[in-house]
Amino acid sequence: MLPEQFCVRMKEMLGEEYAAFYASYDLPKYQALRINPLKTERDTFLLQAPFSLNRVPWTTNGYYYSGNDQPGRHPYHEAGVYYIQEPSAMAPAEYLMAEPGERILDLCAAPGGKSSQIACSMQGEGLIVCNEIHPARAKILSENIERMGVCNALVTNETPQKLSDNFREYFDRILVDAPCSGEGMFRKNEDACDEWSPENVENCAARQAEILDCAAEMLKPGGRLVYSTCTFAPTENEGSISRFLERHPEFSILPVEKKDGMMPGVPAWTEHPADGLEHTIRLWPHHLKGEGHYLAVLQKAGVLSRTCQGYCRNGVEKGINEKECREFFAFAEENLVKNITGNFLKFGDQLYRMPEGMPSIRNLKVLRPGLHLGTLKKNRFEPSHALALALRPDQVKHVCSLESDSPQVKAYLNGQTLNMDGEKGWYLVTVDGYSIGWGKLAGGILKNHYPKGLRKNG
Ligand SMILES: C[S@@+](CC[C@H](N)C(=O)[O-])C[C@H]1O[C@@H](n2cnc3c(N)ncnc32)[C@H](O)[C@@H]1O
Repeated sequence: MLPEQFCVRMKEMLGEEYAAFYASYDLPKYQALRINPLKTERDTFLLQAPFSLNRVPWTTNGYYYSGNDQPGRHPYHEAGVYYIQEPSAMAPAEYLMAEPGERILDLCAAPGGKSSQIACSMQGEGLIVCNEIHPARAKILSENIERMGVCNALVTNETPQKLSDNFREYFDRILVDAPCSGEGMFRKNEDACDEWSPENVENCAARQAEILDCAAEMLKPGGRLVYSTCTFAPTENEGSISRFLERHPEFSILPVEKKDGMMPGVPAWTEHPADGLEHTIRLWPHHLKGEGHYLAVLQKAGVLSRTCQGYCRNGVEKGINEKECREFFAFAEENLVKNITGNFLKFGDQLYRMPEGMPSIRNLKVLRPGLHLGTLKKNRFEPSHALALALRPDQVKHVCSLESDSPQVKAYLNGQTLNMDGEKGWYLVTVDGYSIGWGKLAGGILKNHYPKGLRKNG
């Protein structure tokens, strides 16, 4: 049941269109996945995918799947070959237009759909800071970053305020996928209806103002800020943007091309509309195949420069020298074909390869400072699940190659050992050529190193 006050307001906003909007609640929700180019070529995947896929028009790698398919249960999901994402939610990261080598901040990032999408555009080069304020959600974000094979992410669990105390004019682009009243998700998630109230809309707008002000400080001159929500409420959306631009005249709305079915933001829905609100974008469930979303692309005055270093409180993270990780290099020599170079960091006994120029993490709550390589043990090294998911079979010496419909895949994901012949050592376990974890072979038995917390039962 839709909240009555919500329906009254939507009727006022939409007039004649309201009937079509209301009828969209009886249509099935659209389900989609986004192919991960860090793991596969789109055309290769389209040939091998056992699902019926149709393109999401506004995203390069987005595809609708049919209600009969269950891509979340396929081993390709564990291998990070795709991310299951609501189709409209694929739009904001497209408009961020991240490029390799840049410094990007995803300020409200959990569970990580947009972070992983941004990371795909960066192709492993540069730095993406993925932040989430809630600890439990930050953990899920960090796991998704790992599953998707993202190697250049710093995952933090901070308030926007704390981050803006640490970074000034530091990022080339920032995504604020704001906590919102969630009206656009009423069809997808009925619980969202129960949590709705006009007071909550006001509270969300106030929270968005605080988050956006922090983002403004952290963006470089000339940088791009994308604000997005999954709500229809103009007190957020057009309202949040208009009030932000009043407080921050150094920002303006960037006119961007609207893609198939996207509609303009509506200046008349807010009291003091900012110039250019019609260039912001509304995604309506009765105009396109996706849920309700809003997004605005803003630019800060000035000329964007990669050489502008900005301020970051404790400088660059120095890391450790190669001698301190000799167990890792011995492991790499024995088991990898790929050379893993860069700056390394020790977090207790955990070893990471940091993203290029990673800022100091001294006073930040950090879940993942780059690519987790593994655990430094006494005179040996145990590779991490993240390393397995970041490697391709041609980058390791030993591969245990399984087919997705074989019983061994199920057994492996259940945590069972596999029988196989071969040289002793670490094996990258793959499904149709996509890595899903490690196994260690000795005496004809491949010991299972699939993380206990991820194992499937039955
Ligand atoms: C719309 S969700 C983000 C979805 C995510 N971008 C994705 O694509 O997977 C908004 C996030 O903002 C977080 N959040 C809530 N309050 C916040 C605050 N005061 N500051 C920053 N983030 C907050 C929520 O925990 C939630 O994870």
